[in-house]
Formats: sequence, C-alpha cells, structure tokens
Amino acid sequence: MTHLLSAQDVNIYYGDKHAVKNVNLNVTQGSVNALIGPSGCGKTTFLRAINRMHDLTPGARVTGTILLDGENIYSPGVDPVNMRRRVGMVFQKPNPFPTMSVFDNVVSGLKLAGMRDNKRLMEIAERSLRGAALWEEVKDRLKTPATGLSGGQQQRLCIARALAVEPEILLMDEPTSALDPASTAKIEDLMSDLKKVTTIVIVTHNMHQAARVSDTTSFFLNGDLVEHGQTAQIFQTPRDERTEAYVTGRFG
Ligand SMILES: Nc1ncnc2c1ncn2[C@@H]1O[C@H](COP(=O)(O)OP(=O)(O)OP(=O)(O)O)[C@@H](O)[C@H]1O
Repeated sequence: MTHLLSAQDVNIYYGDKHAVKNVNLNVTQGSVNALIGPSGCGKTTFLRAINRMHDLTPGARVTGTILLDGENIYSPGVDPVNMRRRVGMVFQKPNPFPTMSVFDNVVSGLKLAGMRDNKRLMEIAERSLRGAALWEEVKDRLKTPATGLSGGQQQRLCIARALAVEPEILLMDEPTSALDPASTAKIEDLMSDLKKVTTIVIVTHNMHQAARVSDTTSFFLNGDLVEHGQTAQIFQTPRDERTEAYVTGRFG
C-alpha cells in the first residue's frame, strides 16, 4: 500500500498554544480521508500544515515530518511555493477570483506557470470542469464572470481550478459548510470521481458527510489524534470511548 502522505510526530504551536500534539497519520494514494472532531480540536491546523500554510501565520510553528510522496515538505531545501503547486486547497467559502471569467479562473494556475497554448488551456479547462461536475452548467458561459455563478457552482469552480494543475493531494476545509443541501449533495457525489485522479483530505463537521464520502476517518480531540481507521470501523466499532461518545453525538 502506497502512503502518499505520512505525518510523523507532528506538533503545531501558535505561540505557547499547543494546537496539534504529536500526530502520526498515513494517507493512502487515491483515498478520501476525513478529519473530524469538535470545534477547536486542531483539524484545520493540521490540514494547513500539509501545504505549509503556517509559514504565513505569525507565531505559528510546526515540528516533525510530513512526507508527501516520500519527500519531507519541511526540509530546508524545499521551496514552499513549488511544493504548494503539488497540493490543492478548497476553502470553506468559495473564493473564485472575482474579476476573472469562469474559464480564466480554471486556468489561472496554468497561466501563472507560463502555459500560453490556448487549445491546450481549453482542453484542460474542459477536463477540469467535467472533473468538478460543472461543465454542462457553464460550457456556454465560460467567458462570463465567475461571480455570476451560484455559491454551489462557485465551489465546484474552485474544485476545477484546483484540479487543473493536477495536484497530488487535494485539501478541503469544510467545503460544503456554506452551501445548500442540493449543492452539498453534488459535491459529495463528486468525491468518488475525484479520488480517481487525486487523494483527498477533508475537514468536516458533518459526521454523515464523513461517513458517506470517506474511506478513512481521523478523530481529533484537544489537539490529539485519538483514533484513525477505516471509516466504517470508526463509526460502527470505535476502539476509544471518546470516539464513540463523539460519533454517537454525545458531545461536540
Ligand atoms: N492563528 C491562530 N492563532 C492562535 N491560535 C489559533 C490560531 N488558529 C487556531 N488557533 C487555535 O488552535 C486550536 C485549534 O484550532 P483549529 O482551527 O485547528 O480547530 P478546528 O478543529 O479546525 O476547529 P473548527 O472546527 O472550529 O474549525 C484552537 O484552540 C484555536 O483557537
């Protein structure tokens, strides 16, 4: 089994606050992995360490090792900008570039990397929009502003934008929490197709969502990774009583 991502003894601090405590976690290539746990337990903090976003947070410090395809992304020799190209990110609120068209949003990363071949850009835009289950809805309005799309469409556009650069891993931080149930269902339906082309780590507050979309689940509490396992095992036969209390809705 190939571990695309391997976190080893990862600790994350904001000043004196120890937000993530000695986490060890392996993620298999082509899987969906849910991070669950009550508010403030460190899910987002851990997720953001996977693309070195804490480099940009004053006072934040990460120790330990995060191997992406065998390479420690925290090695001194690693350029964080190059490394982030391998890691896609989708945030809680859709954040398309507001001044750009639908098409330009999707290909923005490729253009930034210097790709100028319009035929190739169009092929990738179509493939990415199809991958994000948005193509049929926008194929006749590719040149219109992205801000004209609904919230759910904008979020799928952000997924398409992330897919366009073929990330090795896609990080999703509560990607459906700002969306209505129909848009949420569309994104959940997408997950099994997305994992054919990338590997997903998703933070979710919604335990039904975690149970529906993920292969493995990690339960965090107060910065500790309490339990990690196959999603069915975590929800049906949790080993730790704190996991059981959380997944049965006794707290959180
Ligand atoms: N920039 C920051 N500076 C200081 N403390 C922070 C910062 N960001 C997060 N924290 C603290 O770190 C802890 C973990 O926060 P984090 O956002 O990772 O939790 P979470 O599990 O994702 O929560 P939620 O589900 O509410 O998003 C919390 O106690 C939080 O207050």
